[in-house]
Amino acid sequence: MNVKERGLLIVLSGPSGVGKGTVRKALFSQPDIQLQYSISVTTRKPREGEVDGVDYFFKTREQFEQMIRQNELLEWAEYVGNYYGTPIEYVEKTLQEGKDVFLEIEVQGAMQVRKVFPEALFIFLAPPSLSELRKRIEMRGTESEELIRDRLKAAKEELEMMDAYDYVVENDQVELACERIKAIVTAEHCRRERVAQRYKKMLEVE
Ligand SMILES: Nc1ncnc2c1ncn2[C@@H]1O[C@H](COP(=O)(O)OP(=O)(O)OP(=O)(O)O)[C@@H](O)[C@H]1O
Ligand SMILES: Nc1nc2c(ncn2[C@@H]2O[C@H](COP(=O)(O)O)[C@@H](O)[C@H]2O)c(=O)[nH]1
Repeated sequence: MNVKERGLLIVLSGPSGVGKGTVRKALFSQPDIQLQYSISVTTRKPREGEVDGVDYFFKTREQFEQMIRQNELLEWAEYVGNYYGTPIEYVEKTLQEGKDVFLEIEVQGAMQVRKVFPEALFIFLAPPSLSELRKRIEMRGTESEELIRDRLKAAKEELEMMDAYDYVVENDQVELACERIKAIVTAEHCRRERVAQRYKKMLEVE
């Protein structure tokens, strides 16, 4: 299978509370979207309403560390006291089938993915402002005061990494952020198609 036939790997990062999950769910609810979501593994406790195997695969630290040792993760990171990681088997299999895979992960993990899949598309979701970010994470009401403080501290470091991404999308309004991401993905598909056509023509000439 050549590079063109493989699916596209899309990585969405951004600080906690910016709206990654909200935007991803809105994106996936659109009928013209053909993306496969890679469910992550975490040692974080489930939030109310979160379902194992849907939102995350919830594991103990021992189970997670075993997955690391057995090279079952494409990337992993310790973020604000918990492990998070991407099972590699699902990503590889789905890309091989020619389907696009969508990862929603924090920045340390995204930088690891870049080393393995430099051809992936890296999108950073940015808040309109730090005060709006704080408001969103507080309004969500899923974290304690202390954890909100830790996540906001991590957010400042994450925001410094946005230049390392191919695109920065502002999440001022969910619908607009979705449209921007869709336009970026469509443009990337067109670019890959043009490269593949050029390569094909080159081979025909030889
Ligand atoms: N464009 C937006 N305008 C206003 N509120 C928003 C917007 N996008 C998301 N939110 C709200 O912000 C809160 C955080 O959103 P969400 O949980 O999707 O963030 P996240 O980036 O996935 O966070 P985490 O990384 O902590 O999982 C939610 O209450 C959500 O409804
Ligand atoms: N490096 C990875 N980061 C991940 C993964 N799955 C989710 N995340 C990110 O962790 C933080 C916190 O998530 P939360 O659900 O506890 O709010 C957030 O930035 C997620 O995007 C992963 O597999 N690898």
